[in-house]
Amino acid sequence: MAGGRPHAEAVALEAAGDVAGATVYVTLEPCAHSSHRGPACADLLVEARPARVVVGVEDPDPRTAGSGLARLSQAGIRADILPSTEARESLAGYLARKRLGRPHVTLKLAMSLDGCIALADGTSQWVTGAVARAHVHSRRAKADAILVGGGTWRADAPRLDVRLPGLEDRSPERWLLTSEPCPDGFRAIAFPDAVMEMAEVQYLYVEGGAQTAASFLAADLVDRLEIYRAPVLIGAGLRAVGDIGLDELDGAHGRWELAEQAQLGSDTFTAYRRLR
Ligand SMILES: NC(=O)C1=CN([C@@H]2O[C@H](COP(=O)(O)OP(=O)(O)OC[C@H]3O[C@@H](n4cnc5c(N)ncnc54)[C@H](OP(=O)(O)O)[C@@H]3O)[C@@H](O)[C@H]2O)C=CC1
Ligand SMILES: Nc1c(N[C@@H]2O[C@H](COP(=O)(O)O)[C@@H](O)[C@H]2O)[nH]c(=O)[nH]c1=O
Repeated sequence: MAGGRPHAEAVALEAAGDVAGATVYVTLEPCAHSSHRGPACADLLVEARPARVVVGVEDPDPRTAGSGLARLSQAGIRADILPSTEARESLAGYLARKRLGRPHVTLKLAMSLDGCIALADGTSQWVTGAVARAHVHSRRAKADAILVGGGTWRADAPRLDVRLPGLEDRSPERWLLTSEPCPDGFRAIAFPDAVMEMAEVQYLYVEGGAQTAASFLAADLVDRLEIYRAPVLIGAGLRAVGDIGLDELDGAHGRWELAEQAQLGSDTFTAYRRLR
């Protein structure tokens, strides 16, 4: 559901009818603040009288943090946090905005077995196959904004839209990291301040190239890495990630954990989440 009101609790309680005595499961701690658009979700739940509310993630919003749960407990409703990776993942954009003050950033790279995203002359279409590229479009559809560097724009003149039947209207806003004049249909963005300022963006999808990937990684602005790997060798090509200023291996360990894996035609898809 899109942000704003009504919150999910209001909709779910309306749909469920009588929940007296039941156990209610929610991803995010029910909010404790009302707005002109509706009452606090904790108050709605108190009124609905479930026996128990199970929460996946405590709300980092200072208006709610802990007080949503407290309000339920005070009303005699058992309220527990059952930490859940799935709940956290489903709220990744909201949590990044609240905790880090910026969008949740996914860096996607489509590379060869030996870690190249293009030939040395810049040719990159295509490294991965049709199934993996369709998967990329499904990922684009989940983003609020998509970003590439000026080098990618000059090499590929990419469309960066969603071309999956039925999802065409889910194309994200297109942003370009460049000091050059911006082409029509794109918004120029300065690094890194503008990334932090994208107040209306919860999910940012960065599609390369190598220098842009390095800029985001060096600034520790990547929360999720999505790597598509094709069974091809390129050799002396363009390495997927430019210089990230790493000077000792110890600093490279313990930063990423496996989040998801899939086989997509002859290519593999592996996603990693940044440990913070
Ligand atoms: N296989 C794949 O997944 C992909 C392959 N590619 C390939 O990669 C190649 C392009 O990669 P690459 O040459 O590394 O270029 P990039 O696409 O990373 O663009 C580099 C440009 O982005 C801007 N930029 C990047 N970082 C910063 C920063 N920190 N501050 C300000 N501006 C910044 C600058 O733009 P400017 O110079 O305009 O000011 C810079 O010249 C192409 O061959 C393309 O086909 C690209 C994307 C994905
Ligand atoms: N070469 C390459 C990718 N390249 C990325 O896709 C962009 C092109 O998008 P579009 O114009 O919308 O089709 C291109 O500029 C680059 O960011 N992606 C992949 O999934 N696999 C690939 O092999």
